[in-house]
Amino acid sequence: MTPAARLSAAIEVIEAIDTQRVPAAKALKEWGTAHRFAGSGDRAGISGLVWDVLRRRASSAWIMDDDTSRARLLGMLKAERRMDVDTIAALCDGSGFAPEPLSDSERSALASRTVADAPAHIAGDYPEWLDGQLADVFGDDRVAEATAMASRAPLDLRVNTLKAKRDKVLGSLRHLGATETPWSPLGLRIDLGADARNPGIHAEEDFIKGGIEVQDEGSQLAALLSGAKPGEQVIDLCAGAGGKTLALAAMMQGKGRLIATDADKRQLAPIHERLSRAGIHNADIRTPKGPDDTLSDIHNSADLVLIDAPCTGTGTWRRNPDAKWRMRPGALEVRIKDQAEVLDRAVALVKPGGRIAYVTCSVLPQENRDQIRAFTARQPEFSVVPPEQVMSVLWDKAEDFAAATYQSPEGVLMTPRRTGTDGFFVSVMTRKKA
Ligand SMILES: C[S@@+](CC[C@H](N)C(=O)[O-])C[C@H]1O[C@@H](n2cnc3c(N)ncnc32)[C@H](O)[C@@H]1O
Repeated sequence: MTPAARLSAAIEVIEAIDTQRVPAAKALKEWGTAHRFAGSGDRAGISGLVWDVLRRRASSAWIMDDDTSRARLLGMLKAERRMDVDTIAALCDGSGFAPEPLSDSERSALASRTVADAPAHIAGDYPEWLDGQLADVFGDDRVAEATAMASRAPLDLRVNTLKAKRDKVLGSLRHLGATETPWSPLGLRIDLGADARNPGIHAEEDFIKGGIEVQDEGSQLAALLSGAKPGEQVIDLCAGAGGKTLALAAMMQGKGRLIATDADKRQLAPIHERLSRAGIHNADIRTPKGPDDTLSDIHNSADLVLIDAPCTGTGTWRRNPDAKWRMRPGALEVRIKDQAEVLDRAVALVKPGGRIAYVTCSVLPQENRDQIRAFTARQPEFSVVPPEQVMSVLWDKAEDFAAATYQSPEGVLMTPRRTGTDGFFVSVMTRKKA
């Protein structure tokens, strides 16, 4: 397919997403099934265009003063791909499978309109109802922060130190352009361009042998900031598929006891295979069975309870631009209730002098600061560990990392703009010694 034909295909997919209200991944898959002639490069190119339109949905429509699928694609080419009007016109010449030629009004919009005078939620491409919350946490920087949250994310890997060394893996993944991540001592990064194909990490020997896992650097750092140590008893209360469990196990170097559970047993399903591939032998997976408390035998015993809380995932918008536009206030309310519940559940598990590490992949203050304030008010036995002390686990990187993050008396916030990671909030709280 020509680059121009890919544009036409992307317009078709965006139209399907809008009119049939299907998730983007499904619409792309259906397009692929109906157009079997398209090669993997074409599919990757079309996916890249569609995801970029979703990332820039509001600003692209503003630039074009029109929110049709075609208008948003054209606006995105200017806003995201930085194409000038003549380059766009050369692609859209109506020949073969190319989009129709630009109209006079499209030309003029592409040549002159910008988001300089657009409201913050349009310029930053986020749902209007979240403007108050983003203003609360980022103030006048919210457009810049949200714009970074709308950018493309790299593929990050965590080297599993139980099985591999970062230097060695770096060498063996050079053919994929891997580099070291700036903050995590365990991280590798593969930057993906607009038309990048899936680098096929799951087929790499390092992956098959358990030497690497796919994990955003922010998620790696959230686990590191929990400060899990060899010999401790650690409970991963919202373990899900086990991303943090694997990171905690590596920090514990196979020493101590790691218990992982989740309210939803289906989320835990992949964890067994992942633990075995990673060579982890000190983890005990507690699958919930009915309403009984699966952790009743280990009350008051944990040195650390990690709560990788259910959240809105606003910090991962750059990986899920589709979800950003589907998010509704009702979903935020449900998450806030779940978070308070899981925080309260952790209280009975922590031993005196032990700690809770509360993590979200959200930047919203209601899920972060406000949750911690409400929790410490409900549970006065717990107090927040000062963020600089929490970040000291990063040793020589601690000072620069502290300067890059947002800090509050409640915790540390990473963002794509400030730390180049997904958005993650981490708060560590200790329980008074008896
Ligand atoms: C952010 S996800 C966990 C991701 C996982 N830790 C990882 O790193 O791959 C949040 C998890 O919390 C679980 N959850 C929700 N409410 C819970 C509760 N009250 N107690 C325990 N887990 C809960 C959800 O089922 C979901 O798997």
